[in-house]
Amino acid sequence: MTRLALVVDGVGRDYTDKKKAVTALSEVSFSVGRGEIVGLLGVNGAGKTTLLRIIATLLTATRGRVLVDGVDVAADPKEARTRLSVVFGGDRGHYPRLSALDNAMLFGSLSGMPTRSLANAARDALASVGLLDVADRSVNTFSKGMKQRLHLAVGLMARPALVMLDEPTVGLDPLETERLRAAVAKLPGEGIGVLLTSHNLQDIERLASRVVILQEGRVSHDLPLDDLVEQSGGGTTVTVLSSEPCHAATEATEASGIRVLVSEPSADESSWRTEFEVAEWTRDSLRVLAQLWPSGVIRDVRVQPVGLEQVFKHLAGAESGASG
Ligand SMILES: Nc1ncnc2c1ncn2[C@@H]1O[C@H](COP(=O)(O)OP(=O)(O)OP(=O)(O)O)[C@@H](O)[C@H]1O
Repeated sequence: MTRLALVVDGVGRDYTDKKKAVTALSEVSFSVGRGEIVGLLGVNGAGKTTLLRIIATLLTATRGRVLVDGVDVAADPKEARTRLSVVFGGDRGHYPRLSALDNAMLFGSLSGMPTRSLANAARDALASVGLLDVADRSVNTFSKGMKQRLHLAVGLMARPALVMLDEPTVGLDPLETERLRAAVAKLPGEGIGVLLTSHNLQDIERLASRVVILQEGRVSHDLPLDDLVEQSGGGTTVTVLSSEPCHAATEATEASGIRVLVSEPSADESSWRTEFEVAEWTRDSLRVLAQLWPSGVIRDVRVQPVGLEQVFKHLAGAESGASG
């Protein structure tokens, strides 16, 4: 049986703050398979940073255990570190005057890779993040996105079982974001497990097949992305742009499972924007919606399945409501 990239088993962590015990994590359990991308989500203070630091061997757990590729991070942190790469990103962490190839080779040699295989491994790693054609350019000529992909390439030099990515697309423009995502999307094909945290929920929506949500130090959800969306009400968001406001959202619309979410002038104020949540999209839905305006005033209709962003807002709202 292949080993899991990551097993988090009943992990708890207490801090002492002004002599009072603070429980940041209690009984956290989940796993990441090799070849799987798992998104880790949580509102601020839910315990993500604490958990990532424990997995990265930077902090010890008060209870429970963490295995990276079968190695217990507390019992053998040195060995565990050879099997995981943490990509926190940012502008720092490279030798700016060296080329991308030299940077990758240098970090490969620091991780104990034999000298004769360094150049080939570095070229492979750069190729997998789309930087092979600029391998000989010095890093201080790189854009932010290229540096971020170089971080990932360097992380791949040690052939890790687990890659942890924390906010990988922060500060990147849309094109660079897409390139970074494309590089991450390749990792499962190489048998690597990925734990991805990001406040950009589109990263998680686009890349992860499973989502683990931490709430107040516990795992509140651990399930495939599609199931999460479905469990939280599923549905479809419909946005209608019209030349006149929609006045007639009535009991009949509500009875058809259609709820008005937003009704306001559009950003450029040239039209009116109404957003609806449609519980179950049927042939009838469009007919019911169309009846809300006099003929000829609808300019555009956009239909979108409910995304992770809405689901997460819904869950986070429920949590803060519950905790007062
Ligand atoms: N060194 C510390 N001493 C005391 N309490 C701490 C310490 N570090 C974290 N905590 C507390 O533990 C809880 C979890 O913190 P953590 O930073 O892990 O959350 P997070 O989900 O990463 O939040 P954020 O997204 O804001 O970083 C919080 O209540 C926090 O106040």
